[in-house]
Amino acid sequence: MNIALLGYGKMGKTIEQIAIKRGHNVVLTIDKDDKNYDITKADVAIDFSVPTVAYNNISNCINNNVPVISGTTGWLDKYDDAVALCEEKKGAFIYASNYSLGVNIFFELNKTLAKMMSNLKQYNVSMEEIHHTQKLDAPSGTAISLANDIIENHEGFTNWKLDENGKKTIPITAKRIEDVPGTHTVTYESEVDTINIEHIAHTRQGFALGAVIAAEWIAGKTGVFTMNDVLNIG
Ligand SMILES: NC(=O)C1=CN([C@@H]2O[C@H](COP(=O)(O)OP(=O)(O)OC[C@H]3O[C@@H](n4cnc5c(N)ncnc54)[C@H](OP(=O)(O)O)[C@@H]3O)[C@@H](O)[C@H]2O)C=CC1
Ligand SMILES: O=C(O)C1=N[C@H](C(=O)O)C[C@H](O)C1
Repeated sequence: MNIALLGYGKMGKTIEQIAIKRGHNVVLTIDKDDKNYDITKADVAIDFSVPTVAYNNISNCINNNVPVISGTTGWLDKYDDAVALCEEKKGAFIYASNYSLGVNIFFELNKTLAKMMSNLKQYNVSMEEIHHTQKLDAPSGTAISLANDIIENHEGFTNWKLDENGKKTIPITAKRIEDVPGTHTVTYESEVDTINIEHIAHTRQGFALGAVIAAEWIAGKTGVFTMNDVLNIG
């Protein structure tokens, strides 16, 4: 496949290595100053850029009939617009806050645990995410997905907040530490004990491999999909 990389930073470069190893061609690498490029050279585009440009990158692909995989976080106020555009243009689009197989298994574990804890009022839930110091958004997209999945599956919680407690609120703490690829911990705590579930990414390879697998999967399809469709889990 001919792949365009929209965003050629830490993730873009890791994705390039994996895509080439899997026999693909990287035909475009786009960064901040690249403006008048021809996206139609690509069979599929993979966007790992910055929150302020993700929607423009995605809509440009959809408008030019190029399937697009987006992993950029922090732009979800525009997600419904991207879905509507994709449906209108009969395009192909996937957004995932986290493309790694391990985190997608962790998402399922988190939903199951939330259902199990739903009637156990003695447990409070909280969440911590740790990432490298260059990360622009907080909390992470993955932490937001985890919190929304708890809200959907647990009667006791209706919202999440960064660094804030509240009766029906899931408090999320975001820590920034040099070189950490991504760690997410969900904690249920009662007076007598603590239950933690945790995912620790050791490198960015898992995120990048998942994004390339999603790009391979979407070829020839039309619609808005999730990683559950790609991995056939959930
Ligand atoms: N869903 C997932 O599995 C994962 C998601 N992410 C997310 O992916 C995004 C990128 O992460 P990461 O690679 O670590 O970040 P980087 O900062 O290393 O890379 C982002 C790149 O986007 C570039 N960029 C800026 N403006 C544009 C533009 N208009 N068009 C295209 N590219 C542009 C930046 O260029 P410049 O430096 O010149 O500004 C930079 O090279 C983040 O939102 C992060 O949260 C990260 C890992 C996994
Ligand atoms: O910025 C990152 O690095 C990461 N961002 C994603 C997120 O916000 O959840 C995924 C992963 O944790 C790495």
